[in-house]
Amino acid sequence: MGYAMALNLVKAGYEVVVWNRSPAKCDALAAAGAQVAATPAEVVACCDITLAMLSDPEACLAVATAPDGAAAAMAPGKGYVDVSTVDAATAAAVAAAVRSAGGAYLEAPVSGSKGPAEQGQLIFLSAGDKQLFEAAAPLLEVMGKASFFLGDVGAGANMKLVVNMIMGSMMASWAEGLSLAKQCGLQQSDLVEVVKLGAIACPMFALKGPTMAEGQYAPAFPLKHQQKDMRLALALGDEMQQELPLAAAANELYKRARAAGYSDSDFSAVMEAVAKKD
Ligand SMILES: NC(=O)C1=CN([C@@H]2O[C@H](COP(=O)(O)OP(=O)(O)OC[C@H]3O[C@@H](n4cnc5c(N)ncnc54)[C@H](OP(=O)(O)O)[C@@H]3O)[C@@H](O)[C@H]2O)C=CC1
Ligand SMILES: O=CC(=O)O
Repeated sequence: MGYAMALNLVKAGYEVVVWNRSPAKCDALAAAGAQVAATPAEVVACCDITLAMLSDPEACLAVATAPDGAAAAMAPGKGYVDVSTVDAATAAAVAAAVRSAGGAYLEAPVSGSKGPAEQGQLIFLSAGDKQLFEAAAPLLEVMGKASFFLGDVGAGANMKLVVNMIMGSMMASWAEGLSLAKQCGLQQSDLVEVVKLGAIACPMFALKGPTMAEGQYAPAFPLKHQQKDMRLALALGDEMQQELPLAAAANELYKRARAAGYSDSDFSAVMEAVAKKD
């Protein structure tokens, strides 16, 4: 995700400085014109606005707060926009680290996968410092098709978790439907066509159905990240005393798929947790 988003900024003519824990992954961006930094702090030192796209809460905290992390070089006039999918507590901890160094903080997790990231069609779910949201708007416009400002720190994280909890349950349900169709002798391709025409038509079903029917799960949204989002959404449900029985059941399927070795496959590989073995 970070690669596609940074590449779009380079193509739009911005001076982009990149850092990644595994440095080789910066090579293609360097070839496209980006400058490569040695640490997150070096990125922040060079830039007015720093974007972070990282896997999970642990990664976000590490990159923000390590001795050579982003907060170490934060200063008044600089902004930190964390576009990773994390929980509100992590967003608050990163915001505190950035703000205590005088910087501004915006969380802006994205809805939309690898394709929308490449096409500049992401949806940003932002919260935090409104002035930074406004300052970063031209960048978000390059990378996305819509940007929401949802309020104080945590609101963007919570919105993203609600959205991805729904998506995870829908994908698990779609996997069950495709599997049941096959077991009763129906063509899965017919199910895809029928659903496409009716009231439960859904771009995700149309996009993923044909590849799921073939047992192909080339990663766009890695299954380990979907399971992380289910886990974080369920924790949010506990905190809010909101029952989430469907999401809890779906989470067990994602955990089963992870245990079966599908962590780095696309999240549609949840199919393997429900498909009856021949
Ligand atoms: N893929 C998708 O379709 C979408 C993903 N998201 C969310 O975006 C985020 C990124 O997703 P995606 O790009 O697919 O994930 P990837 O797993 O491809 O990339 C994760 C990135 O995090 C880095 N990272 C992980 N742990 C650490 C750490 N401890 N310290 C420093 N860097 C670390 C990785 O570095 P390294 O290269 O060294 O491993 C890598 O750059 C996730 O939160 C995900 O839920 C949101 C919308 C869509
Ligand atoms: O977080 C994943 C997505 O597709 O959105």
